[in-house]
Amino acid sequence: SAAEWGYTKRNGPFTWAKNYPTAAGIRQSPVDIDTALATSDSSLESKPLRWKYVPQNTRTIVNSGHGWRVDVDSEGSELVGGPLEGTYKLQQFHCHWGSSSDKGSEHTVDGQSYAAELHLVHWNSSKYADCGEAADYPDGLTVLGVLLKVGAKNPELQKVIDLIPSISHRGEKTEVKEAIDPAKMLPKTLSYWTYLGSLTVPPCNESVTWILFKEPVEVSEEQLAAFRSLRCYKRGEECPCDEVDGLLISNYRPTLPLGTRELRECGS
Ligand SMILES: CC[C@H](C)CCC(=O)Nc1ccc(S(N)(=O)=O)cc1
Ligand SMILES: [Zn+2]
Repeated sequence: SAAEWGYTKRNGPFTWAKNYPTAAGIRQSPVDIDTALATSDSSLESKPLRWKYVPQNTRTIVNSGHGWRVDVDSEGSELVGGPLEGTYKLQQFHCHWGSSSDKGSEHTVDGQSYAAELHLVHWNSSKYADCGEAADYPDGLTVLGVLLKVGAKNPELQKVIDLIPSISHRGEKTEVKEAIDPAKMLPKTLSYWTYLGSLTVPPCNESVTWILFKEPVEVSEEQLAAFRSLRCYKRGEECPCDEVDGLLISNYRPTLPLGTRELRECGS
């Protein structure tokens, strides 16, 4: 529908609050990470972040119209420790990028953008029955964010990129035959910043504990170009968005004020 949110002038981030009032809230994401504001926290250091993923549980990849998303079977996965109470399970992972590699990440660090940002979305399985329910509670979700910078080809992400031609249009989805290991897309050093925020797309629920790794991971220009080849409209329909022939060339939300929220860090 025309009212469908997106990333163009007509339906982009500055229009979202019209249909999704939470988007104008005080606990929104992404934010600029002002590293001088970050406080190191001994309680974070004492509970190392730990995760377990089951590569065989990656099920399908879909073109949501706002990007690609790999849906996984949450069973067998877990994320614990750091700022988290209880156990979180992996639900899906996806990415945000820009029309050129000088921008595209959602979080920025001391005002610097990266070429893209990978999000691993988890829900609190200690307290809630599923992701949808968890999304309605302040401690319901946790997203691991990985900053992507231009460099070497990323072999694990290449497994996603190989599937992009079969989900070129909105709504198309395909089975993920070759197991993709989300753990292999994480940086070597596990230092991170953490703060309380939101989903970065509508309905922008303020239910996310953000954990953003400090160390960027490399991805090649060709891989970023593949992301931008996705289309935001359905096959057979004309392009509703006024983006150049409906290519999803940019799908990141500009940063929102951190306000009075605490920004903590773990590791140097
Ligand atoms: C999990 C229940 C959820 C309502 C189902 C739909 C969903 O997953 N939305 C979603 C998840 C993560 C982000 S982000 N970009 O990582 O902040 C944005 C939107
Ligand atoms: Zn995201």
